[in-house]
Amino acid sequence: MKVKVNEVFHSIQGEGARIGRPCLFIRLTGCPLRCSYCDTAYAFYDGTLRELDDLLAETRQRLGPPRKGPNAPFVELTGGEPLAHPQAPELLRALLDLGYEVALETAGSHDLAAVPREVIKIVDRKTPGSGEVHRWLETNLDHMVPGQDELKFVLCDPADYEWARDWCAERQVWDRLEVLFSPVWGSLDPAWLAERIVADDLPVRLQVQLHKVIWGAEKKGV
Ligand SMILES: C[S@@+](CC[C@H](N)C(=O)[O-])C[C@H]1O[C@@H](n2cnc3c(N)ncnc32)[C@H](O)[C@@H]1O
Ligand SMILES: Nc1nc2[nH]cc(C(=O)O)c2c(=O)[nH]1
Ligand code: SF4
Ligand SMILES: [Mg+2]
Repeated sequence: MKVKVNEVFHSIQGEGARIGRPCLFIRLTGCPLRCSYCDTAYAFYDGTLRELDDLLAETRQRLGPPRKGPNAPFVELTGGEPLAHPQAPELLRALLDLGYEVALETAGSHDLAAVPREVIKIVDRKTPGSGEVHRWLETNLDHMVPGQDELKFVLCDPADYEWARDWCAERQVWDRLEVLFSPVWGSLDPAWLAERIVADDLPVRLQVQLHKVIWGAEKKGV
């Protein structure tokens, strides 16, 4: 089985509840969405077809032997949109079988039913400001594991904040899932977002993209 890979890089996890941990990223090529703010358009077309076994061997070589526990070796599948590849569930299963902690970054536009339950799913509920708000499968909420998976909102402006707050409140998703509010880099002021979260007493986690704080917004492969 082959899959089209844009890049594989070892860095610091810059997003989500596991922010700051060393992580190996496997970025697949291609995405059917076109979010207004996408920082990864370079992955829409370019890539190399790779054998699954070859990708697994590289993962083993770069991550070393698996360990359990809070600082276990960690691999994340991202893109592009990884679930646009029919091979993604098999790749995720194989990464789990190597014994690593495995996360998946996805737009929530593709069915999560075939994704192994143990994969940490970071699901981005696209907002009106992204231009892709309708690319959402509400049934994906049923496949998200409480206490493990994360529901993420990337916010373009104050209107997106209010929309995300009301969407979460209607479903009370914060009672069962980690909810992340992240400003679009260079667009929504993180201080404004922090103050609104506190003022509205929202049980969500504010995050800014740590890799961009460290290396700037333009550096690829971090
Ligand atoms: C590049 S996407 C790949 C995975 C999947 N296609 C998705 O959108 O979730 C990874 C994450 O980066 C976020 N992202 C992309 N561009 C961003 C930007 N300019 N500022 C903040 N987050 C951004 C996306 O919203 C998504 O949560
Ligand atoms: N350092 C770093 N952390 C990340 N977490 C999610 C990323 C992504 O592009 O999906 C990402 C990324 O591109 N770089
Ligand atoms: S879904 Fe993800 S990769 Fe696709 S355009 Fe949006 S942010 Fe970029
Ligand atoms: Mg990124």
